[in-house]
Amino acid sequence: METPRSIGRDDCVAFERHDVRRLSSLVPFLYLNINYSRLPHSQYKAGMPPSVQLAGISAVAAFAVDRYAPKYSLGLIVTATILFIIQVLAYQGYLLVLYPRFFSPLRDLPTAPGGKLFTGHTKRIMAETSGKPMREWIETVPNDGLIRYSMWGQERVLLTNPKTLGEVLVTKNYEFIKPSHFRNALGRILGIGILLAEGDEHKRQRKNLMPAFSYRHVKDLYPVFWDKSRELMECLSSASKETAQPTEKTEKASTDPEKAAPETAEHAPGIINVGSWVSRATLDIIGLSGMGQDFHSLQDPNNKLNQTYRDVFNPGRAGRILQLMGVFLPFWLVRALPLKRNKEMSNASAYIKQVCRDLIAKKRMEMTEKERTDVDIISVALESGGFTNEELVNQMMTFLVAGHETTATSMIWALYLLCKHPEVQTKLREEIRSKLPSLNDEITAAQIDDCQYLHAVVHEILRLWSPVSMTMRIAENDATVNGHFIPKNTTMILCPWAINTSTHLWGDDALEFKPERWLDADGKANNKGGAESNYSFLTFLHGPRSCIGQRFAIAEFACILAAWVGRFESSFEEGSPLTKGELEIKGGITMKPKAGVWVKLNELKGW
Ligand code: HEM
Repeated sequence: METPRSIGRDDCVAFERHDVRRLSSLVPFLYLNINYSRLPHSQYKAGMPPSVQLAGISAVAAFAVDRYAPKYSLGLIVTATILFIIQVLAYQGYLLVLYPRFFSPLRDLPTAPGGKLFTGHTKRIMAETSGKPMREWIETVPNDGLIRYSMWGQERVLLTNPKTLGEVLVTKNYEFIKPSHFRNALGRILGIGILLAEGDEHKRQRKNLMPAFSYRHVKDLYPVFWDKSRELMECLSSASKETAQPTEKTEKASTDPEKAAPETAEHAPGIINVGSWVSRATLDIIGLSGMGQDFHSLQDPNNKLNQTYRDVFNPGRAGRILQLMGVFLPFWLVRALPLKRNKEMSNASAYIKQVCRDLIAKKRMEMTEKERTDVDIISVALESGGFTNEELVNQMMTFLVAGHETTATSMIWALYLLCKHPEVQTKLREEIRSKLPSLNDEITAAQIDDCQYLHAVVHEILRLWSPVSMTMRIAENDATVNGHFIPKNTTMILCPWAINTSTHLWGDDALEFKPERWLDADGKANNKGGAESNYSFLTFLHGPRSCIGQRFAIAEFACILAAWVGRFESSFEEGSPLTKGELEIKGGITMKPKAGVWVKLNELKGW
């Protein structure tokens, strides 16, 4: 799911590290002031921020000293300040050192090794790819479904097995909600659509949207996916024949962030940056099949709608700093800051919302005139009658965010894996060319779904490199998970990357790329990949808050991949570090190879 690139992974982990370093020196004081509302119940129960309480105590104590022991007083203000600083330090010591060791109700849970006295596991989490430490802890720390670690003194609970995942995601789903800073920051842009709604409001929205995402409807969208895939292949065909690539200067000047991939690398003529192209194709697809509006970003990346979209959802450095501030400061304050970026965000979001509003008004009018409107998701939701126009605008914005970068990221990993495993690419091509009509023909859902090996490859890519590597929930009230007491406000970590590649769940070959695990002995595709539990595959989560677009995403991914592999033979650009197995990963809500995946395409005839 795309969100402004940086919200919501492991708190600030998703922010660029230099942003975090710059602001982290403020953490202890901001933490006291702001984070009190996120402290577990047992740590902090009163309604007033600790800093206000401490300031109050300091003032009263300074007054008392001044009045009754004047020889110890340095004047009211200085005495109060000194007392305040002493109390703040003592309180920090309690929060960071004493509480997790001696008072926390979570102290009996198995704890990840290597935590530091004051910062816990922060340093390691900041230094490594998101999800990597969790992967190691799941493998090595003996546990019964929960592992504790901490960041800046705030305890986290990592869910590690089907039993605890089942409780948090399914049976007790509504007891664990999304973090408020995530809802505030995204809600400002999206409105409260299905991604951000909670409780009964979420149930209502989900119920009304389900029909639009059912297979009965998604199957009508395959031709839309296929047409855009064909258009992408035509663009790739031209681009791969180009004699000159954009220079570094023009790439940096571009507002398309995907284009700015490697800052220093130069690429030979005709070498393709997979991320840049698939990001545009999936944006067009979600525009068309989500709301019946083609963004035309494949053909014309500079058009206003596409540019505005990129401005909102790829906030750049200034935007990232604002988002980081939103983790520590009250949201109303961050939003009210008279900054250029704040204004730009509001204007850009207002523009896209207006486009959505106009589209909905047009669709409503068309609906009164004819029986069935278009096949896009919003038209189906409109027909359900369950949403007002403004609610539909929120849903549209949500689909744009949730349904664009995720699928694009899957395609980047697909090309990475297929270039690494040319034998899989060849086998997949044989199936595609034998089972599907040519790229220029129309396609049906049944034809794509009948490609068993395609199904296996798609699922194996999604397993090994889950685009959303990590997400989180907050205990809304005191709760229990697998019999353990979980205090209110505890952060629960869900890490699809770690679960999807756990040897406990997938066996010793968990880290290997083996599409065959998704095929039964008779060659028919299966849905468990050989794992015992459904919860072993966490790419779309599970339960009432699982990805509602799962079917849509898999179908879209299968169409683009089939078109690409059927038409082109792809290999890593010569000399790329990827050819030597050197893979650096860039963080964000979706995780990708840092320098992008640049490939050489060989266009194949006869299909
Ligand atoms: C490979 C592609 C995709 C992946 C890996 C993916 C993954 C996810 C994940 C992990 C979540 C849960 C996030 C959380 O609760 O923390 C989610 C939620 C969601 N996704 Fe996707 N997604 C993909 C594509 C799509 C597409 C194409 C759409 C829409 C057309 C979509 C719409 C949504 C929505 C609306 C939610 C919120 C559901 C709810 O809270 O009830 N996703 N997705």
